[in-house]
Amino acid sequence: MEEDQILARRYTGEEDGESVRNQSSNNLKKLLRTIEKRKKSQTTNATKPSDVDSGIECTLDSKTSVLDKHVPQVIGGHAFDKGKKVVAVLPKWLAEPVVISTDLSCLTVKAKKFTVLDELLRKNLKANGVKYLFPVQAEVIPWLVRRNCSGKLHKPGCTAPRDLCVSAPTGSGKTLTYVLPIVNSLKDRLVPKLRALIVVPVQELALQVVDVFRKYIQGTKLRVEASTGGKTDLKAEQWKLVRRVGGLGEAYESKIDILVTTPGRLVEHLTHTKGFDVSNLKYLILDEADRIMENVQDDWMHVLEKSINRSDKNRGRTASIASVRTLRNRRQPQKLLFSATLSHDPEKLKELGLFQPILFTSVVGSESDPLGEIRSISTDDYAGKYTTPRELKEFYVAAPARLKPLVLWALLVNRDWRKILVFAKSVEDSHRLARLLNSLPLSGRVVSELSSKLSRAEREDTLRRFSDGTVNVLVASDVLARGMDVPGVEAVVSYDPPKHVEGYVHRAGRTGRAGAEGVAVTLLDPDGQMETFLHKLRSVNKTNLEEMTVAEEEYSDMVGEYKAALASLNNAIAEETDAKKLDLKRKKQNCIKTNVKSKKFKRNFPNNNT
Ligand SMILES: Nc1ncnc2c1ncn2[C@@H]1O[C@H](COP(=O)(O)OP(=O)(O)OP(=O)(O)O)[C@@H](O)[C@H]1O
Repeated sequence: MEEDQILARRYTGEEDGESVRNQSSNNLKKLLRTIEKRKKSQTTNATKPSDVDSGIECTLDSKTSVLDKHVPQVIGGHAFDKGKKVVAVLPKWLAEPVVISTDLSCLTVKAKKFTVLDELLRKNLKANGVKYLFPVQAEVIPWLVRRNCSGKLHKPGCTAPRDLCVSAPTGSGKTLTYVLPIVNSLKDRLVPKLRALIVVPVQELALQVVDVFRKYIQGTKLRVEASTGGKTDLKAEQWKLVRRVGGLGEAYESKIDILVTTPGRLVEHLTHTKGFDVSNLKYLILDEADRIMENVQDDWMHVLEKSINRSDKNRGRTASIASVRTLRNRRQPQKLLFSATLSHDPEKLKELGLFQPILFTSVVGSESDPLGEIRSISTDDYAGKYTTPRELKEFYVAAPARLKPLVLWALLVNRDWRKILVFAKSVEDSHRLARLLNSLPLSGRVVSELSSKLSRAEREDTLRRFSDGTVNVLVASDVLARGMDVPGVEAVVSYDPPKHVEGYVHRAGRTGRAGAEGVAVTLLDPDGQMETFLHKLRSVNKTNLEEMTVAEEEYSDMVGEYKAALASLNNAIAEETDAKKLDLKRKKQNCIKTNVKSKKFKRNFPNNNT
């Protein structure tokens, strides 16, 4: 019963019993009014010749049901009129968000006077050069720190903290928005226990977020680790997360307070790491939440929730006796969702089982509205729409497929950009493109590539060289598109347009971050691709892309050199493919030899266990 009540209260927005009753009685009244109206209109229509012509007798006494009254209209009546457009009705919490400004040029909340945070954190902000809070931080952090605020944000009678969704542009400072309140709340802990779990979609992002945490836990005893999977050994990671302690039976304790992880690796730890205890979790953060939600069907969230519940049972020895109380006291962590392209689809969000959620969002077209004077907004201003940073200038270039490499080359040499990120649609394409650009003169610019095919160490090294400016042009597949914060990127070029608008928003958002200027350019083939892509953007109200012209004169005298480079690229790629095939063959042969050896060994020494 208790459990039912708990579940029933999930995801109900601000609706309490009273408002639900009011709403249903209002709906009923509305329905009755509509029926009355119809009755009247049908009485009038009944005398019209069309009804008489249809040969169907139309008796409209008050006892006839609404359905019956509709029957005569089907034939020859007005029933074939176009129906009204269906308007989606969002739950109250999605329909009444707290609006966040996107203006980073005029900041008013001083970090040193932001007393919502402990002095230690204000010191750390200063040490990291943060003088003012960004709007998303100024708005969300007080709410998170105080947890049970007064007024609209407070849910009377609700003891557990409400879950939170934040939708704000790329580069607007969402990471610190959760890092600061977490550190603020955990800084005085006595013993290390895993209390905050941050789930991100890719390894690079996990390492980046850990770096941010490390800057802000200075002066505390908190410990943070990244757990990223990939080629990192699970054993090595387990050693960093938990330690076995003496005493009877198998007892473990956590070595860390905060863990930043990817969904896959999290499941591995939940299922294979002894002593990996999630029962003390206070915060569960989904950074790039819409991307993470794609994986919810892989059930990592389900595995996590099961582990939380299981460990709760294990913790309370009397769970079976006091099961009702255990259920009532069950502590699900507070869920905090962040993204620049957060889904407002109630069905998708429902999968996350949010508890009395609240939405903080920036809205499209609030350019001239200073914070606090935002005109009354409608769901059309944000639902299914994405805001991009104000400082980001967006362009597209009409480039026929066969000329694309030339157009890109011309863009790279003829514009003043020194730090450029180029996105291609696949790992193979980014490899080819990087090799091609490497063989062309680029006015001293150094080109490198970054893709999921490289080892973690190689990826880290490439990113570091791009960050410090040793590499000027980084060609990447979409691995870098989300969340990565490389300072000073002046331009992002999408060599191929991304499949989805969300992908575009994240790619473009690698520049124009934290109030800096940036340019995003998408190369589009006018033969079909251009119209389709621009149409996709228009469907989410993105109409601000301007055309950038790359005139033929800009590249006409580069054609000869380009053709020669292309020919040698094809040869080089063919050689590379041959070498890979050979390598694979050798590995297979080695594998077969080892298997044969071990079979022989087993035949000769059947009882040997080694
Ligand atoms: N208050 C601030 N003052 C100055 N710089 C800040 C402030 N807050 C964050 N930054 C910087 O802004 C940059 C972007 O922040 P962050 O990576 O958190 O953006 P984001 O909103 O998470 O972007 P994305 O959606 O792309 O992940 C970072 O380099 C960060 O250090």
